[in-house]
Amino acid sequence: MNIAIGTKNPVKIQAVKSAFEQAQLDADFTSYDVPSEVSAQPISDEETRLGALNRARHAQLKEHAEVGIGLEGGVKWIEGTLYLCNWGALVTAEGTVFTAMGAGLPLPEEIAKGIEAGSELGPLMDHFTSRTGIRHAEGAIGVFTNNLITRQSMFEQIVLQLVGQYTLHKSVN
Ligand SMILES: O=P(O)(O)OP(=O)(O)OP(=O)(O)OC[C@H]1O[C@@H](n2cnc3c(O)ncnc32)[C@H](O)[C@@H]1O
Ligand SMILES: [Mg+2]
Repeated sequence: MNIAIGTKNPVKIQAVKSAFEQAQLDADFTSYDVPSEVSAQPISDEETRLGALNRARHAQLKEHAEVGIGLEGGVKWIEGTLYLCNWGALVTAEGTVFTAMGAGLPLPEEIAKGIEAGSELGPLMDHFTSRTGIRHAEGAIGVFTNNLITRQSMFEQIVLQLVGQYTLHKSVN
């Protein structure tokens, strides 16, 4: 099976590979830097989900792969509190679409203020932790779960939801 992934972020790529391994599916992977066609910092479930879907569509088209996968990280407001939100999409060559959402927890007020001021979560997390490249490492979810859930394991859960829906669909169609 030929899987095209719409990112060059190694954490997301590893999450996809690991989920296919867990599902015991043999697959070849290619990855492309594709446009999400949403803002660099999505600020709602709808926008984050659309970013994932656009990435999946672009990746699938790149090489007419059997499956395209897109993963997108964003944030959303709930009753005045800013939460992490994460989405994934799987698109088949026939155009069937599967989507899934992942873990989300509240972010500190300092981060929320930065987002309101127009900053992106990546640099804000680096500033918050006095480190660089958090988004390529454990991610905000790792920092705020004391590393019990990492950005990779969080995206893995999303991809498992996608692959599960996809294989179920294939088995009944
Ligand atoms: O290369 P791509 O695939 O674009 O990977 P990315 O790390 O930029 O991830 P997203 O575009 O999906 O994330 C959208 C924005 O939110 C940031 N972000 C999302 N989740 C994050 C996390 O867990 N930790 C740090 N930054 C995060 C990220 O830096 C972007 O500004
Ligand atoms: Mg990005």
